Amino acid sequence: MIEVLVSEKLVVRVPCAVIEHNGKVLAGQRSAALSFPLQWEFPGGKLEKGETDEEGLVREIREELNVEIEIIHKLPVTTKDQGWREIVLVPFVCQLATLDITLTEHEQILWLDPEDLPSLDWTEADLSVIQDYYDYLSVKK
Ligand SMILES: Nc1nc2c([nH]c(=O)n2[C@@H]2O[C@H](COP(=O)(O)OP(=O)(O)OP(=O)(O)O)[C@@H](O)[C@H]2O)c(=O)[nH]1
Repeated sequence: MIEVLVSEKLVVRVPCAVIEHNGKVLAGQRSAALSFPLQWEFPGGKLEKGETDEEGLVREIREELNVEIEIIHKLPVTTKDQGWREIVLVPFVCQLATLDITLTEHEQILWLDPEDLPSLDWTEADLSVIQDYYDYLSVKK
């Protein structure tokens, strides 16, 4: 008899922030020492036990950028199969509630006009996030 082992894939929920300020959007470059080195992402990270998406995002942004954010709008969830696990990216449009950013993890950040976002080398899942952000902006107008 042939046995088929169906393994369950690890599903990792990652809230991330599309941070707007003065008409620009913040892009973060991943550290050279992390997975997907030097690619661009929206800051955020994996949830800790018992956290909601919003709580985890506020904590991650505090840890990574040392600022407080106000969450404005939830964008559609995007999934990314990384082989051994599935990333469930949960993006939120946010604004800064405090201004002085100090980087603790990212190589650098850039503030870009929304239309210039695609010029960077984003992690794959973020291309859908950018499209969903454009859809959000077009409805808002
Ligand atoms: N924060 C963030 N993570 C993203 C984005 N897009 C995307 O695929 N990811 C993936 O989601 C995971 C988030 O992990 P993390 O930020 O908590 O920490 P990490 O890079 O050390 O994680 P890892 O080493 O497990 O990959 C990473 O694998 C990252 O590549 C994004 O826009 N923002």
